[in-house]
Amino acid sequence: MNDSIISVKDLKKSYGSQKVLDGINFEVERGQIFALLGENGAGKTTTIRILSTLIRPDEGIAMIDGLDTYREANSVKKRISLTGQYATVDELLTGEENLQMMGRLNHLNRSTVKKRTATLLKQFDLLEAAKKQAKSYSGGMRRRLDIALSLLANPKVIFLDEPTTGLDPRSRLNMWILIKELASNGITIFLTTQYLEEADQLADKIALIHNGKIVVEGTAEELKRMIGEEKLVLQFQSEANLIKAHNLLDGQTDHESKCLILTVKDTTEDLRNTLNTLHEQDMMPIDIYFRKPTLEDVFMEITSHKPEGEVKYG
Ligand SMILES: Nc1ncnc2c1ncn2[C@@H]1O[C@H](COP(=O)(O)OP(=O)(O)OP(=O)(O)O)[C@@H](O)[C@H]1O
Repeated sequence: MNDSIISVKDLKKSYGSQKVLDGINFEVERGQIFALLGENGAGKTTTIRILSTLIRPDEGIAMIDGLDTYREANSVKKRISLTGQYATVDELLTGEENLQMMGRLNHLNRSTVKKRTATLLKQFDLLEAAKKQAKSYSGGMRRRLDIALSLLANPKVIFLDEPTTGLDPRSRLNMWILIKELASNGITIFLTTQYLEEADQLADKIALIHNGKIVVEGTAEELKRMIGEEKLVLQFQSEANLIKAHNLLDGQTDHESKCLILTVKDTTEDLRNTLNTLHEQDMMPIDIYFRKPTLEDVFMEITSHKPEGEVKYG
């Protein structure tokens, strides 16, 4: 049953005295969309760089398709593609020429390049722009061309490091559709993103890296279940009241919306107790509602509250 294409065991990497990866472990199954999440500087890009053979780990093993990413780097390179930062897009060439050039770099024969270029231009909605220089492309078009280029050599695994950062909402939605299509064609997607909703929408499996370790791992639903059934949201008029309420009731604060977010078990009982406590202090919220937990709640709870090691695997 278990058909892992990526397997990471006790991976460690430090820069000087800074331990970035302190023994991380995870598996990704063939055809899955896997999202690695973590705060800025948590070690996501470092993990991708090890998996894509760009740097070597200090300890541990990273395998792709049964091959060691360090010892068998050349064979691994043939099975993967790394996108992002438009490193592969030549601004002065047209979209079509970019694809043709990448085909030649990958030693594909002329007729294969022609066929693959036509298919990819269509699949990535770049037919109209095919004969225009890439420097005239919008952010979304460049991102699509970048991914199309990475697919020319038929990789088994593609690494998407923040594929929708900087895209407008419509382009982001289009990119999500594209990523799902790639996965449904059997390509394994390794994704990092700063948008938790993106991981929620796309990922079959999510892992959260914190303090150099994978602290939780599972489907979006499993992760959300770990932190309770319902959230009670209390919105306050002023920052001062939000802080006062936080001191009284604990929970997570969202300072932008002046909301206090509480995890509740018995909804009616919790609501009554909460309102009584606030009433006694004469500081009623301006809005109150229940909502389901989000990945953001999971992220906040784990990265801001719990000491290292307190959260168990999902
Ligand atoms: N070549 C390097 N030399 C020294 N320190 C490095 C190097 N590469 C990364 N780091 C440090 O390692 C830590 C992890 O970086 P990494 O880029 O993996 O984080 P990340 O999770 O991808 O963050 P972000 O979301 O900001 O991209 C950071 O503190 C970074 O400054």
